[in-house]
Amino acid sequence: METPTHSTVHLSDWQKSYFAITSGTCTPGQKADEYRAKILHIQYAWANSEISQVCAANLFKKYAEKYSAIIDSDNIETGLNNYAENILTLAKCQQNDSDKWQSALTTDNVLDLKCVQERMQAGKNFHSSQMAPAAACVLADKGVSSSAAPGLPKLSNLSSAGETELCAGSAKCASRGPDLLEHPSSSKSLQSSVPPVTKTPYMLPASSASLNEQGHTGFQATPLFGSKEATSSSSLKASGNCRDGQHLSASSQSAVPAWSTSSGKRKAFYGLADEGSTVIPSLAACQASTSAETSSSSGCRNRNEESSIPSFRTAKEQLWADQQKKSQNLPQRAPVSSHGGVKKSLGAGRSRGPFGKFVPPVPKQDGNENGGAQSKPHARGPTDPLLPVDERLKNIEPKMVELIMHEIMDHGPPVNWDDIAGVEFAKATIKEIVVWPMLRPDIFTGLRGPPKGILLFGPPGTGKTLIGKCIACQSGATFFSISASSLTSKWVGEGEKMVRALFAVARCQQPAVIFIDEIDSLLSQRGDGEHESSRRIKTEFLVQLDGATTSSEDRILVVGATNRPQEIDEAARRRLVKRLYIPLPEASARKQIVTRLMSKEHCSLNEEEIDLIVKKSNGFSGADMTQLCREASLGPIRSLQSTDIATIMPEQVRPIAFLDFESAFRTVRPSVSSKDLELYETWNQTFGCGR
Ligand SMILES: Nc1ncnc2c1ncn2[C@@H]1O[C@H](COP(=O)(O)OP(=O)(O)OP(=O)(O)O)[C@@H](O)[C@H]1O
Repeated sequence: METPTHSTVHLSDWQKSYFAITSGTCTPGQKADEYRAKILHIQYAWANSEISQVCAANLFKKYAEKYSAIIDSDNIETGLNNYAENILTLAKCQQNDSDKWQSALTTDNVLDLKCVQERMQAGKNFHSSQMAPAAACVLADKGVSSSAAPGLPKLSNLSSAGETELCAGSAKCASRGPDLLEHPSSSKSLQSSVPPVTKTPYMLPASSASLNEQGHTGFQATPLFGSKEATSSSSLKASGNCRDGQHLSASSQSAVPAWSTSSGKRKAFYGLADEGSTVIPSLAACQASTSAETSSSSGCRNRNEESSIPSFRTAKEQLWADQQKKSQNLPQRAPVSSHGGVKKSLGAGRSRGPFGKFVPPVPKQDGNENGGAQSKPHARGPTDPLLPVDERLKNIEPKMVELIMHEIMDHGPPVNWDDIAGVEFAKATIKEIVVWPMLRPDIFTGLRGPPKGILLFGPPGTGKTLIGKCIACQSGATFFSISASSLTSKWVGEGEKMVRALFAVARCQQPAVIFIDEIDSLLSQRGDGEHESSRRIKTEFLVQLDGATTSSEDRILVVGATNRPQEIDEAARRRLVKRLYIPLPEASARKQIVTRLMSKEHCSLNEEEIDLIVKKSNGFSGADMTQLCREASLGPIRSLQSTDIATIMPEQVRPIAFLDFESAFRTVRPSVSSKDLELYETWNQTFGCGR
């Protein structure tokens, strides 16, 4: 078959299609298709050294802009009702006032969103009403229309059998294809969520179902390189048309375009996003081809080359793979980076992998501290009888282990010492007596051994929880965080078992930090009125704490936090050997909090104004300071007219100014009374370990 010279032969096609786009007769969908085809064509031309990189970049930019102008437009006449905005709005709505908020909007669930489904359906309806049946047949297979491939072989170049099958394939996927492929906005979402399919006009892209499926499963199901199963019966047999970058499988299973000789270059063209591809190279079509044409064989010739191309990995998979690599290189637990190091948490610390379900702690094997599950990303769940279970978990209900994993493991970002303003003495003490010993148990032996329990006490909102988490992050320990009151109320009747399970799991996950907030409610002085179940929980806790204390090999630290240290009974107090007062932040710490928070915002405060804010906020806790800044940050929004809020660009919102803080001071008050402060001071002088 004759190979057209792309840059010359079809120049007129390019011009024709350009005229069609600009003539105003095309629907937005057709325009988008044309632009997309042009982008692909530019890519192809560059990959084949027909145009220079600069030229390709310029053209690419130009058409990418035109393309996105259509798909981003909400105008039903000229745009394609992109749903992205709605998704963003949705995502924003989920944002609560926690600065640790992370969007629940993931690529896995975005397509399940109702509004997305509705939008895609609306887009599909709109398109089918706009398109002529013949065009629909072609467009349904996306990116490949006779006009959409200017300068490149048209569909008419295919064998008639191929054409028939193409249309059959189109019809087959028309019902679902538009969801992801027909609707440009959805293809945009795919591009952001799934690395772009390296579509050249020669290829038929994967069907939406296959893309979608691949996006969820890590794309591992595609048979590779000439496997006969790679092409289903519905595949287009591209006999005589197999060329570089050409694959005509319409199989919803694999739909895998082959890489061209310039695949490496093409990857570079897509930059980051195309490291590997959503689609796995398949040369099945080439194998099927009996053509002796050079162009055809060139596609097959590259099989070996292509087999060295790494198959696509999602970011999640890549991250997991990197972690695996790292952990393989490390003889011991990963040391701590300046940013909190490896955030370990129950389950997560066992590297479940991107697909795996929860993997319970398992015995260490061959000195591999991470346990056997580390190397088993697909290991079975805790209830699996085949899974080796740590002796220490033998009597623990698997359900409890799962509960600990879901309810007690910490999901937040790592915490650095710099994230905690002030409390220098407590920080220094903790580093010395806890973090270093946990990092270097070989040096901190005997008398230097770390305490097994410490108590952080002080007014609410002063950073006790932050410190607990920071200890875990900085010492590379697994962090378990639980509120004592939830032990007594949430797991009614099960609190005692929960305590036992928690310590058992922590022992399997050493080093571990068990942070118990409101520890006073667990360890309050025993009284006649004490509920039987509370008594049992407390007893169990003390037994476990003693267990952790007496076993010299265990590297478990219990960090208790309380606002009511005076309520902790003597026996418990004795076990929490280091009792550190975490006071209200001093002026310098308050300044640090304001400066840090405002540095992330558009703000016009000068040094003097910050000093004034610090002065006015005397008596504020760290949490109060955060709340003050939050309140002030709303000032610029409140000064807008409500009508403007809908339309204003983010950069048009005025910076946060001192007057916003003045208003904020009217509503945010210190949450700690001076009477309470006196109590803390007194208790600190009596039982505290501070200076
Ligand atoms: N020292 C601090 N430095 C920076 N931010 C702080 C500090 N203290 C408190 N904050 C802010 O207040 C929030 C609450 O802090 P945290 O939960 O650690 O306080 P807490 O002492 O554990 O409170 P509670 O006793 O009520 O549990 C933090 O997320 C942080 O935003």
